[in-house]
Amino acid sequence: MHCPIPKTSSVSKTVKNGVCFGKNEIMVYSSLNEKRVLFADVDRCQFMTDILFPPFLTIALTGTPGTGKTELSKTLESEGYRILHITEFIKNNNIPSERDDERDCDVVDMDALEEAVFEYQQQIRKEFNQVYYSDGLTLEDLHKSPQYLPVLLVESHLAHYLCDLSVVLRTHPYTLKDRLSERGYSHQKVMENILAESIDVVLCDCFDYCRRVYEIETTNQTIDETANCLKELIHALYDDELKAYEGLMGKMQSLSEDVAAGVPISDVLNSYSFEDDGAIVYTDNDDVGDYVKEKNPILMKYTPGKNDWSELTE
Ligand SMILES: Nc1ncnc2c1ncn2[C@@H]1O[C@H](COP(=O)(O)OP(=O)(O)O)[C@@H](O)[C@H]1O
Repeated sequence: MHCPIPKTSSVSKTVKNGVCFGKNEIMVYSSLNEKRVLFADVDRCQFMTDILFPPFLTIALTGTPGTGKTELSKTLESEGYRILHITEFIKNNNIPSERDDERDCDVVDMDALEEAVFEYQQQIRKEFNQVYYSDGLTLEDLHKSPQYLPVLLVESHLAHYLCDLSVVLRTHPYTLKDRLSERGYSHQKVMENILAESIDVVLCDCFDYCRRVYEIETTNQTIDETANCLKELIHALYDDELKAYEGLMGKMQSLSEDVAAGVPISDVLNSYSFEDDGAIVYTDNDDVGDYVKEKNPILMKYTPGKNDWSELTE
């Protein structure tokens, strides 16, 4: 059975969060929904919120090698969460990469990887939408089973370059040293990684690349305890993003009701603020990215900045 995914359109304008008007249609765009563009005829726009699927989030599970990304993602995968393992994905999709002998690692073509991950994510989202439709799910059902949670967890030390939400696993550098030595890494490679963990290299990168960043300290936890933290965090993050998304959709609804009631589009548009490209951008969505102002008690537990191991480098 196919779900009623709205037809795509010839309007090629891309905008951030917002709505823009083509000749015979309204285009809804939400970055919370990551580049998902939906269309509807102006005549049908009052039903627009009915035909929207819940937002589908792609969340990076990242961290210095040895912090537990593989182990934790496998634990969640065995429970039914959607996981994308980037190392396997690169091999299976023949994403080009070059060997860096000096640093003893492969350097992947990030543009090619990003494109392939985006396509994969679109496919997974479509599959989710099918399930949402055919199982007759509602928003209340989304937390009832890992398969119903519209989240793809991308596991890799590169994941935060591919997603705008990230969870960073952290481990005390001494513990990390033991784990990486046991793995048979060279002394140089161990030292390079524990130095990176001491000075928050991955975390800082996340701040450069991601809209929201959280961290989980794994050092004195069992794998099951850390897995529970990760599950708690992604469910809370989903709820929080959904709230912002619903706010956006609420505004969409009132806008479309105005249009349906016959208010000229130009008048409707005049009551909203515009960007140069004609998009209406809901500025209150911008607050979503400000983790410093985090108020959700679950998310607050995982706000970054609690680990300072920089003195170890002195
Ligand atoms: N709380 C924990 N969370 C995750 N891994 C842990 C934890 N405690 C110990 N470990 C161990 O740390 C190692 C992490 O390795 P791995 O998952 O391959 O890391 P990465 O994928 O980040 O390189 C595993 O051997 C795992 O058993």
